[in-house]
Amino acid sequence: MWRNLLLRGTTCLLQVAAPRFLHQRPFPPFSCVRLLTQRLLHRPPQFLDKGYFLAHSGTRAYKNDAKSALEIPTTPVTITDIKQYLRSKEIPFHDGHSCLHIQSIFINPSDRKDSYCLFIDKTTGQFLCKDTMVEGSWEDIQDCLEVMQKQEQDFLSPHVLLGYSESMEEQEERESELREVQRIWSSSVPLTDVPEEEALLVKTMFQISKVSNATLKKFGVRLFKPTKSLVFPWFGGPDSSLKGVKLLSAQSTDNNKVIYKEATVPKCNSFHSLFGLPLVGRMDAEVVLTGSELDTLAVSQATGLPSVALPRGASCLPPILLPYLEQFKRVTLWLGDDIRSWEASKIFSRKLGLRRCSLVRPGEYRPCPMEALAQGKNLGQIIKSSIPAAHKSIVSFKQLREDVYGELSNTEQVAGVKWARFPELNRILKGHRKGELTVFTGPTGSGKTTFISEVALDLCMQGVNTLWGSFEINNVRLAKVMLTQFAMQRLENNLEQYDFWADKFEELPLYFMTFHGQQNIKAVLDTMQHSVYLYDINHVIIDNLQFMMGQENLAVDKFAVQDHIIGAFRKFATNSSCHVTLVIHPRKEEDDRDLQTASIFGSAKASQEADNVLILQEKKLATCPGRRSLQITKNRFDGDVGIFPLDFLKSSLTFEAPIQGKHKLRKVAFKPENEGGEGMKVEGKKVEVKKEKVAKIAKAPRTVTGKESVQK
Ligand SMILES: Nc1ncnc2c1ncn2[C@@H]1O[C@H](COP(=O)(O)OP(=O)(O)OP(=O)(O)O)[C@@H](O)[C@H]1O
Repeated sequence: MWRNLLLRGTTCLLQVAAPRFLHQRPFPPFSCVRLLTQRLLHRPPQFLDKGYFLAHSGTRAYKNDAKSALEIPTTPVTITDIKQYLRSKEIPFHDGHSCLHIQSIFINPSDRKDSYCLFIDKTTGQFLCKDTMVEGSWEDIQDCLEVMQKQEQDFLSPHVLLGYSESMEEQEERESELREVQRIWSSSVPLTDVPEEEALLVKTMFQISKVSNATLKKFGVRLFKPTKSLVFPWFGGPDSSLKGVKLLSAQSTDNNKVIYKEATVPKCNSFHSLFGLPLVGRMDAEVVLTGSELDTLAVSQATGLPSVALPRGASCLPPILLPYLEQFKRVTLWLGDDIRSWEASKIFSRKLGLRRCSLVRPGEYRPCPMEALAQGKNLGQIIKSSIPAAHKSIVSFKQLREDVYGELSNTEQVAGVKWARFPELNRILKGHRKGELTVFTGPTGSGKTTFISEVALDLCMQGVNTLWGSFEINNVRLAKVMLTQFAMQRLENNLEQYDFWADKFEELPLYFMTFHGQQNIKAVLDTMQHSVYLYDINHVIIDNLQFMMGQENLAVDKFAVQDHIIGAFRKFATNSSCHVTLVIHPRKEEDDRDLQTASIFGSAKASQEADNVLILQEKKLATCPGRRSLQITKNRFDGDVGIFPLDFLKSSLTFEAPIQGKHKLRKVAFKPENEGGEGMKVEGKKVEVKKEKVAKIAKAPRTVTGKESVQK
């Protein structure tokens, strides 16, 4: 009785502060709960939430998924801290590739099969015991070790970290997902049992004609007839039980290409399958990591090498999977055939440990594995020709020439992800690229947050993993704006549609920092760093920079502080291959003048740091009060700059270009303002344009010629 009471008292704390902990039962022993509680009380709030705690409507509560929320320590743990701590407790460890391995403290020493089966992530300190599936944070394992020491025990029950009972809703959801997994699996048939003619049709549809029945059988691939989908099982846990399924459907396009669509149960956020893992032997030292289940089939069949597929392809490598890859001395990453996969393989190899990784560079002779199999290429040879991920600080052109060639022959992909809703941005900026810093400004209340929210949402909907740092407006309000933009309608008046849109929105790779108000730049950067590691974040939006200024020493010149902060974000963007969009309030605002680059920055140095500078210009017209213009005054990628008008649709909080013909995009040659103002070329001649006139000229339909000024 006292235990339950005590537990009830601690539950909400645990729920908030240690969500990863909370999956098991029965309840923890008293001393452990006490220790945990003490520590948790001193823990900072979480800084990140998965982006689906949506606006509530009167009677509904927020849905805040505690299980996928993330804990970030105030002072990030380092590998040295972890090692020092383990040594101080006299715990022997093996120094692995991405984790430290220790003996499981949740198994009786006499029952330990693989003695070093508890993995501590070197970057985050998160741990996973592979034999009991107990997982938790670095603080959690320290708590456990303290308890063990105090009670002079040589192991703890795997249930020691339990204590949180799921809500009815969560429990129902989990159980219904499990039932769904079982239902799909049992009502699908092994592909090898399908009548030959039908199997042939399926293989043709999925373009896997060269995959043998033996391979399909080995990997347990099935066919779910109602949707004509291939079913790939996820077997996991110490008992290798069925944890989930991935359904893959194929549709051919007019130009004979196949578009694959996939769905997972459970949902992709908790679908942590490494397809092919059960077939890997304990002693295997080499693996080929692919971006899809089909590619793993191809590699395995053609080379006989162990191969596993990442659950979400090149979009992320969740650190929770790293322990399963620790046994390999050599990891070949062959994630796909485009630049995005190539970039992802470079980023993932940092997590896996550069020295053991080699990468298959996409190219004409190196398509993705399944295509290579279909074309009769020698997959073993392609794997052998992969290049080591570790690179020296000084390289010669010889080492760079393939990279340069890759960039030249894939200009579209190199230009980045294209916006679906903003073709004008594509025309000027060409795309959204990793590792860049975009500075975005506009007058107070002009709609900066609303606009940048849609710009980021557009990218996120195309798979750009996004992290929002909204310090001014709270996350619920921001998520409400984004959901309205996503649904393209006000859901206030259509509440019956709320769940439909919320379910879809939930699937987006979207995260929010839970900071609010003034913040310390270091805490924000640490959180960003952490999220890049955990969620492979490609785009961080900081709204806005002024909320970091308050914490810095303002005795120093304000603009020097601003420069310093912009410099820090610049460094982060480059080092983490992550795009950072920084919203900045303009320095000066005069009602009758348009803003210019100099309105934002304190010094020329700061304007140097940004790759792109975007200004939301607000010209209040009696005829179109909501109309804004977006001016791009800097574009380091190819120098094109320009301005185009945007109409605001209040009903969906979205922006769109006014009807074509009336207002056309105008492009001007890039010339930094500090080199003579808004230089631009019209009909081949350079003309000086006063700021006040830029918007007017932009709106006038006119022919502009010259390389940088071709009208589209
Ligand atoms: N073009 C527009 N016309 C009219 N209203 C708009 C327009 N764009 C945004 N709004 C509305 O104006 C309000 C303020 O918008 P938002 O918060 O995006 O501005 P902001 O520039 O980020 O503000 P701040 O300067 O305070 O950061 C919101 O209610 C939004 O819906």
